[in-house]
Amino acid sequence: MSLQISNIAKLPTQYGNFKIQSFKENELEHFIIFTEELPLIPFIRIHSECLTGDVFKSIKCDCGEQLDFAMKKIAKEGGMIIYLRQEGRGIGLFNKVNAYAFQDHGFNTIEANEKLGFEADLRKFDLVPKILKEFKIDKIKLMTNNPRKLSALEDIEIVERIPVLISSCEYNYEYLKVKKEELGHLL
Ligand SMILES: Nc1nc2c(ncn2[C@@H]2O[C@H](COP(=O)(O)OP(=O)(O)OP(=O)(O)O)[C@@H](O)[C@H]2O)c(=O)[nH]1
Ligand SMILES: [Zn+2]
Repeated sequence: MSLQISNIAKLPTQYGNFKIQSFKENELEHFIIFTEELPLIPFIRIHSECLTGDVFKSIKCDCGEQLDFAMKKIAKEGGMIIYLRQEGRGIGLFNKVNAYAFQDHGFNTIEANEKLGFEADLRKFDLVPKILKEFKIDKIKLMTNNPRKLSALEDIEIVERIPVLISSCEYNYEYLKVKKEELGHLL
């Protein structure tokens, strides 16, 4: 794996001032945003790309609201968002749209992936410990409901898990139910 690391730049946002740095792994341009002050045990959000939710405010999933929640909390308390460009749990945007089309016909989020020949979740988190080590961070407060993220971070101690709970609505109800019942999310 080739990993290129960019310089660090300022990134003022509506929620507060952050800094940004990009980590280019082969063709995937991941990035982190982090606060100037990083506490000894910082709040960390590992967020996989969801263009529809994060940017276009889709309420079919909880991603956009989770990102908002994390940015607000981290701007206030200090920490880092690690934004991984593994859209659609790793199948990419084109395939996610096809999966959504299957969901429009009654298949759930896992079944739709499987209809397209993909496993439910193809994501990897091995870049995360590498990034944290760059910042000499070995203890974190992890903002997640996903048990896979809790067990994927080698050599990093998760001192506390902060739930990122988004209220359900008619459009995300089934999605959250499948996350809880079939993917084991702590909801
Ligand atoms: N294939 C597929 N991907 C989806 C669907 N809905 C959301 N996603 C993707 O699911 C991923 C969610 O990422 P995260 O919010 O970081 O993680 P999470 O697994 O929800 O766990 P949390 O840390 O608790 O939020 C993103 O890559 C989304 O694009 C879907 O219906 N199908
Ligand atoms: Zn989403």
